Amino acid sequence: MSLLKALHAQGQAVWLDFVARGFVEKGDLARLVADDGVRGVTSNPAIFEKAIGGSSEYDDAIRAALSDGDRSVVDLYEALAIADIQKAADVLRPVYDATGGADGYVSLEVSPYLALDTEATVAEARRLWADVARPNLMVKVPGTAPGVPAVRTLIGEGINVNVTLLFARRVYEEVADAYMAGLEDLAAKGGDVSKVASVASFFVSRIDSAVDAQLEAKAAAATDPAEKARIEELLGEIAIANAKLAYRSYEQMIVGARWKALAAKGARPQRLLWASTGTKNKAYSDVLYVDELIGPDTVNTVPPATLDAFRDHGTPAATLQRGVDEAEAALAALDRLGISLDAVTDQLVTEGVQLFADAADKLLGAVAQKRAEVLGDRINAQAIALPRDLAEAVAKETERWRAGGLIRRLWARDASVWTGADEAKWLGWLTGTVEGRAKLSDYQAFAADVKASGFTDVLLLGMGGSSLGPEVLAEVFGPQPGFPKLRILDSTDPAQVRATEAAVKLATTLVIVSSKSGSTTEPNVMLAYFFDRLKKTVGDKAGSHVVAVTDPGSSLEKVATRDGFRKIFHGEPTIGGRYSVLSPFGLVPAAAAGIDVEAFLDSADVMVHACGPDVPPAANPGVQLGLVLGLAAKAGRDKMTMLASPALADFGAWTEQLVAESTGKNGKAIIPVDGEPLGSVVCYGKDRIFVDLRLASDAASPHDAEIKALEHAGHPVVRITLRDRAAIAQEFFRFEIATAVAGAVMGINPFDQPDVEASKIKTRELTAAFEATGKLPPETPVASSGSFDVFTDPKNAEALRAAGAGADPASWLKAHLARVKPGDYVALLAYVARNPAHIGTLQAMRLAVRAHKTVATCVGFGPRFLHSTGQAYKGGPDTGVVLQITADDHPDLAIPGQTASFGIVKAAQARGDFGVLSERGRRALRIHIKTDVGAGLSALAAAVEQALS
Ligand SMILES: O=C(CO)[C@@H](O)[C@H](O)[C@H](O)[C@H](O)COP(=O)(O)O
Ligand SMILES: O=C[C@H](O)COP(=O)(O)O
Repeated sequence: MSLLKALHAQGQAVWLDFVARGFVEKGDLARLVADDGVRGVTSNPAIFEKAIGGSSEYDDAIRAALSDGDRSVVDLYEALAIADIQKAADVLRPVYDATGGADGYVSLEVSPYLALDTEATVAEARRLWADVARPNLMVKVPGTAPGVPAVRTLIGEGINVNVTLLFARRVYEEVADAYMAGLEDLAAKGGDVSKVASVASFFVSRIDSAVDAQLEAKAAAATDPAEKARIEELLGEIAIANAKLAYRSYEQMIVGARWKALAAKGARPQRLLWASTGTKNKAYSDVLYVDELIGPDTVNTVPPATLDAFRDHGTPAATLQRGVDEAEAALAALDRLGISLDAVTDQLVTEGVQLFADAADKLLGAVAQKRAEVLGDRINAQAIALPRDLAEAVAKETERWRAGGLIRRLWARDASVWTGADEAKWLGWLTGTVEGRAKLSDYQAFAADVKASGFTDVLLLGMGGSSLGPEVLAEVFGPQPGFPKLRILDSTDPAQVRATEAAVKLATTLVIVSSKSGSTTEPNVMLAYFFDRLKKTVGDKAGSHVVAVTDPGSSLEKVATRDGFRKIFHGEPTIGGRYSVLSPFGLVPAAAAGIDVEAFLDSADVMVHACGPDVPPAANPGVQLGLVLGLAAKAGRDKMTMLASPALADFGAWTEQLVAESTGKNGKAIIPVDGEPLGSVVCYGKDRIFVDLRLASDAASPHDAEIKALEHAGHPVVRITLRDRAAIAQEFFRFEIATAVAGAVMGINPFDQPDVEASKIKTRELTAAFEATGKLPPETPVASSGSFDVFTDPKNAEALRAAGAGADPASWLKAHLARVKPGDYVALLAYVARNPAHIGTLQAMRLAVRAHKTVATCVGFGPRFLHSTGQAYKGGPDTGVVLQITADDHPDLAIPGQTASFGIVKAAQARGDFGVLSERGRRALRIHIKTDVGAGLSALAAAVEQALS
């Protein structure tokens, strides 16, 4: 007979502390059950980590699970673990049946991340119990302070529990009490207590490892040989002594009246299960923690090597009830030496939780890796090349994020990840795709309605978060067959408003007015204008040509109701504008333009899953990107330079807002540099980080050599590859997570925009003055020519005069640009129509600046950039050198129902913005074009070139 079977004769059940797919499937477990009388199985995160992470046994199952769609990493893991546990439970089912439920159990542990959360532990245990759906399952719950009440609740519901991570007898006694209380609860509800089983897993060898280390230190310090010998006598004794005394507690409990009352109802005792019984110290017998702990009504769960060793040379004699007095004496001696067993066991619980969390991190990281491999190009690739210093900083921060569970805390909406302000209120975007799916049929019905109604154009009026995402969708997806063409208007420039009007057929245009707050000036004046035009074109049907997207209860909603808009879609108040593209603010225009919303959400979810709370930082692409961006910024590489395949070029403008508005505050910022043509290494200072977004079909881009050269020159480079345009959906989420993470690294609140407000206030003051007086407050140029007036504030004027600025605008430009130094950026902020000709001239201007100054250059069109990069220019570090460009609007354009025209609103916006820059002491100069705008811009470009040379 197997020596292991002989243990059973002593009243002890041997369980196996191991599980793995092949091991169960190939019949190895069944053989141990048959040949060695193994009567149960335990698993834990470390065991699954070895099984799943350390082998390719599960790869086919992962492939199969992903064949019909994507799944989150934790779902994938759980499906694998649950299948293994079910299979093992089925192998042990005959033991369970034959023993009438006394034995034949398999344990599955709740997530170690929940070890300190009673409610979450209970909820997860219930879910696992239901999902595994085997009567011989034991759900493992840690015996932490929050775990103990969970034990009572679960037992009270008739769920079998293995209470794990027990080291201290005091805690074991609390657990035994919780078990009895749970049974009492169950009985009180009329439940059958005989159907519930539990074990209390008392960890053994880890105690010796911890105590022996202290004993050895004391022995080494002892000068008296007798004292030294007394200390050494305790080596390898304490864990077993502690276990024996725990067993004595069990024996006392079992004879008490309380237990007897439960036993009379058929309750089974909660057996002590010896865990951590593999020998760690090679100097000890490899069966030490089996031989010494054999006694009635106990379980020993042993790892395979210990099982083999005991089968070979174990001694199946009753030992547990022997030497109890000596055990007491050993513990007393330990105490006299000043070693606190309580302190050791407390520490072991903390470490035990952390060790299982570490194992879970490793395990989930491995599953994430396998998922990514199976998904192949279904998930956009991200390759990060960093100089050594930055790579080391990222590795260190990655570990800090892992050990601190920071990505889980981020997803749990814990504001302390950032500044502890109101961040938790702004994290609705994390689950935006879930809500999107819930409303999928609304979007689909809306798309069908738009299609059936024969609209030729969809014109979206909105700013910043309400316009930049839809613009990416319009440009990247392009027109969809059978659907109207989506256009965006995010300007108060009269020429641009007119050009947009001319580009659409109003009679067949659907206007989407998007404003979260409903109170933003631009969408309101644009709506006033187009609603008036619609009324003139389609009369009473104007309302049926307009759809509003706005937060519930906004003033825009009231207007929409009053004017009988075709539809009102509500935004989610916990999603800020720049994080809203995967919410109705992106999905409504997407649906109207015929983009398949379901496919769009599916694609986005691939990245949502990849960046989930369950994906450890090292394997989490959003976290990695965020750490890189945040740490690069902290190290002075704060100019995030966006490069993109032509088809994806518009994504940069969306990223600009997200990153600049989120991180640009409190004197800190990641300054996005979008649309700056790629140059050779000599064009760049040491303040850059490059992000290259490209379509797989552009893999052999002519830019490759330049990008490689940048990498070799020590610039950080992030390469992101999309298999097709539709995969852009993933990038929205990747960058949202990355921005949130970068904000945490930088110690700012990435969800507010304090400095945007400041210029809005100034603009309102100016427009109020206009309403009252019929003109904007007068201003005096510091210099003038036939083509330009130059304006600035007194402080800038003084500095520039001191640097040589005189009567001629060119001298002001020269003095202003002479202030640019390495590490600065130059922002060309033009309040003119955003059209190809103007873009071309501004691009030439920025390239001249870069060529002469080797600094980053930004181009923004007002008022659009005010809702985007404007936050960082005002709230970020004082490294910006701003050239504001304004022009007279000939002809201007009236806003129906208002005194101020579009031109006046725009002028007030420019002056409001400049006022805040001045207040913040920024280097800012305004050039006002007095001639035709296009010609004036070209003349300015020439003047800039000259000022630089
Ligand atoms: O199920 C249990 C205990 O309930 C076991 O799997 C338990 O977790 C293991 O015995 C221990 O984690 C192993 O500990 P160790 O050998 O790594 O010290
Ligand atoms: O990014 C947001 C813009 O400032 C526009 O805000 P809104 O959607 O409330 O109009």
